Amino acid sequence: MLKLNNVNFNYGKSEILKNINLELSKGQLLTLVGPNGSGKSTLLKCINNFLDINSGTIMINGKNLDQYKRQELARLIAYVPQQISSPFPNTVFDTILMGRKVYQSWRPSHQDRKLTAKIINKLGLAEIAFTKINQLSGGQRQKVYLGRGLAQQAKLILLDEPNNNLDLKHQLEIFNLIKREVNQGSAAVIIMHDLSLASRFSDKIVMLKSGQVFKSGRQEILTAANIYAVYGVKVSLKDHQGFKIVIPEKIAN
Ligand SMILES: Nc1ncnc2c1ncn2[C@@H]1O[C@H](COP(=O)(O)OP(=O)(O)OP(=O)(O)O)[C@@H](O)[C@H]1O
Repeated sequence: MLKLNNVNFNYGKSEILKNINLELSKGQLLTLVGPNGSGKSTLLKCINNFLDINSGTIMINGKNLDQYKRQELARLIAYVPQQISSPFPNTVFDTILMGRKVYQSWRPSHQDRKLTAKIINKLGLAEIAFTKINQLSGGQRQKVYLGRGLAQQAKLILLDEPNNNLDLKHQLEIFNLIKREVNQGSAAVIIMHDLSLASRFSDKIVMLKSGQVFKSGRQEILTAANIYAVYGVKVSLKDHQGFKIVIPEKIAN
């Protein structure tokens, strides 16, 4: 579904992404991890075609990104950034309905409204469906943006720290929801800082360090040595029901 080959990206003269190779199949959830500033969000923006790469290729379903029409890409990819600011805040319902815009010619159909209501229920947002999003807590807003992404019914879902601001229960809810979407035939690339959650939910993990892929693979790459090399933090790892729990112990001197 998604294949990156030797992708390089510069901001001006600064090399940000260097020779990134990555592959993701339908039905898989890939997590991007790495320290602050290692290039995770930049990589997601390149995949979403927000940023033009300097060299290499990004292919979706065997076709180069630049061979797609804008609207085709908008239907294929749902991108949920870390923060969305809107000078004219809409209600929760209208914000999620906006996700359907890629399919609308003039006005939202009955089907679009029905799907929006379904997503609102799934996300547990029914009670605040007609509240303006600037009156919501950070966590509630995070769920609304995820809802807007889900409303697109895209085949590739890109999420930049979707568990930001969410309490434990809502983090689990959100990841279970994303996992269900992926199991139903889409694929997701998710930026995450919580390595234990990454271990629990990912089919693939890509560890970035200074704009390069340091390691990629299944949760086996979450070793104390790799984590120390990437983050400069000593950790202990515990196996729990088939996934790993990462406990930070000490920062490198
Ligand atoms: N618009 C920009 N112009 C110039 N440099 C930028 C811009 N946006 C990001 N950068 C730089 O690119 C590098 C990678 O940033 P990026 O946001 O991709 O990192 P990240 O891994 O997502 O970080 P975080 O975990 O803190 O969100 C950083 O050095 C950052 O300063």
